[in-house]
Amino acid sequence: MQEGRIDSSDSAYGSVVDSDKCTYDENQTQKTILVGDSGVGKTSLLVQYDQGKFIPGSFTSTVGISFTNKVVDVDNLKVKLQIWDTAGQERFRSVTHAYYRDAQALLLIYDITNKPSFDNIRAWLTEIHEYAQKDVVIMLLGNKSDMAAERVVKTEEGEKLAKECGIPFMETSAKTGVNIELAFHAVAKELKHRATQQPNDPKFKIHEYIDSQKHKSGCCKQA
Ligand SMILES: Nc1nc2c(ncn2[C@@H]2O[C@H](COP(=O)(O)OP(=O)(O)OP(=O)(O)O)[C@@H](O)[C@H]2O)c(=O)[nH]1
Repeated sequence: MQEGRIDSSDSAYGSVVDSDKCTYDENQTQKTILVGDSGVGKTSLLVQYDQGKFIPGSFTSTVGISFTNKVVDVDNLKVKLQIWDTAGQERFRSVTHAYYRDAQALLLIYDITNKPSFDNIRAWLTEIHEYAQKDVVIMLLGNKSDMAAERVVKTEEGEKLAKECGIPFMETSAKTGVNIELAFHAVAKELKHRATQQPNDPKFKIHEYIDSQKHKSGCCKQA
């Protein structure tokens, strides 16, 4: 794991395929940004994915932005995700917008126990469409799926919104770890396919991949 903060100078995001040799550059970072309202669990998701742990208790809001590097094995290739944890608070919004432009992927997160965080997803998508690249990979995550008793956003509501917006969706728990690996793996797989796709190759379908993996792991049962 490697971590960095806002002053990171890593901003070279070009093609990851050498078009002459058709080789994949495993050192190329794929910038992936976690966005969503304050308190939805962005930092907790990243800590769970990176360190396999959940720190319960007091909630300290992220200030600014920081990143963690993770290498994901996809079909015998290494995909280097540089995962940026942003501050959900409104006052940091202009800082995080500046980072959208170079992002290859955005994980858009709401909290299933917090209706406003779900209602704000459309506003987040408007911002993403305004500031990010047109072909950025976007995934919707409904976090805190372990908190069944406090749930106020139904799974079907998340599915419906994601379908309307044409983006993949799953529910996660930073506490139990459910679907966290799958979310990042699916993003890495999509990015790897985009980078290595040859004209006659079958297109990778991220929605179908997620559905097949969810069914394998029985993900949708409440934790
Ligand atoms: N039960 C449960 N609690 C969670 C989960 N994810 C996060 N939390 C709790 O929710 C609170 C907020 O989590 P954070 O990860 O700090 O939220 P954030 O989105 O990074 O917040 P900002 O930094 O303000 O944008 C903390 O108290 C976490 O312990 C989860 O999946 N399940």
